[in-house]
Amino acid sequence: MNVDIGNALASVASPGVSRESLERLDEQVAAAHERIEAGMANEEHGYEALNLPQRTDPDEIRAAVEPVADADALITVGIGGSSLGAATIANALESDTETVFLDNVDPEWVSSHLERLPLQKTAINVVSRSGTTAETLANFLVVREAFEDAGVDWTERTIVTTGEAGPLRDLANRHDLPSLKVPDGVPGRFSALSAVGMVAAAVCGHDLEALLAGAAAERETLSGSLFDCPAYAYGATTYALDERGAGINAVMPYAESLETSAEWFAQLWAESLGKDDLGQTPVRALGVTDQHSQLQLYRAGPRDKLVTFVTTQEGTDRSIPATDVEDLAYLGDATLGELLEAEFEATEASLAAAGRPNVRVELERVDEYELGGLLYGMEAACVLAGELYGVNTFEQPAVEWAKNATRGLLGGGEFEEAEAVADKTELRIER
Ligand SMILES: O=P(O)(O)OC[C@H]1O[C@](O)(CO)[C@@H](O)[C@@H]1O
Repeated sequence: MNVDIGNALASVASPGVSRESLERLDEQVAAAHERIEAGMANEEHGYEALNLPQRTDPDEIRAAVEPVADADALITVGIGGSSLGAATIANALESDTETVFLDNVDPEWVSSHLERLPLQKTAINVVSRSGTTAETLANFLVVREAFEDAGVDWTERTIVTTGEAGPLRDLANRHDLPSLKVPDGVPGRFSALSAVGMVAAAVCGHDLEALLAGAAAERETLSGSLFDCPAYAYGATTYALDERGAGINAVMPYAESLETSAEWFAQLWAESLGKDDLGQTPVRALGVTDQHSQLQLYRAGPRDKLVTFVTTQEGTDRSIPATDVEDLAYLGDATLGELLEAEFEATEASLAAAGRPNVRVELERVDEYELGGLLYGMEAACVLAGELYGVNTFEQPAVEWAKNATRGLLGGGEFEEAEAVADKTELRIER
């Protein structure tokens, strides 16, 4: 990926960061890079994620999915990092295989998919590092029951990706299911370039080697200066802007195929950096759609936001038919791609003209190689930002409270968090 931070400079935007400030910050980037390199060399928890391009084995993944390679549809049962990386890849690339990501326990939504899909030609990809995530286990039990009710042997259609031990590992062993291991030392939100994110890609027939090659190329750009490394330039600039008041980062891909990548980024950024009362709030947006939705706030609301545009240089196009509608005749000489590009450039300039900081993240096109580079680049940007914030990038203790409360509410044990639920302060305004 390439990055253009020009519209985040203090000469353009407020908040903005001066070139001089970035040069001073580059000293911290150099120190952070040394820490990152050491963490990678020592295969330390979290930093190990940046070793995945050479750790992940595509042949092992393809061998595991071989029994269901003919699937017309794939249900991935997982949540957070155990779903969003796989969904980002699958939703970005064309495939004949329909993919469904059950990462919520909305009963109507889950049931609608199970009633609609051809279960006899559907594979199940259940993913959970811990093997104890309530939503994933609940959904897996529901999916398994639906297969049994349909007379389909789920054991012949299921792949498991999980940790060394735990309920899912036991299930895979008990039923001799094809299984893969969630790599040690890689938090879920950093695991897209492992079996966690790539089983779905393999079932869909995507080029795993190209995904990893794009990531490996991004790994090669990691250096001791933000001025030589797009990922570090992005991580350092977002950190500097947050320090200067841009506490919100709206990620706005100008491609429908990249919409899920903004959701993946939101977990990566929020769960890694939201600690010690620090962290920048990721917002999912989409171009051109949100020009008719959130752009008003981005351009004229509080000066507390950075907009991250994700753009592509090339892709398939489609002409706009000529029209005799006078005010719209200009459209008839253009293509949809030219309209999308013009709208992006206009929106980028609109924010710059209003002094609102924005950054471009540029991909050549949406393919496996470029996607691998985006995933890896944003992960490296996040690791660098975590070093600059001085937070524990790779843990997520704040998510445990609600999990304990949930278990307590469902009779899964005695949890004081569940008691607190009953103490809710109420001020109800009823219709
Ligand atoms: O892979 P698991 O263990 O099911 O965890 C799923 C997700 O839940 C979290 O642990 C947060 O609860 C995420 O960090 C993780 O990606």
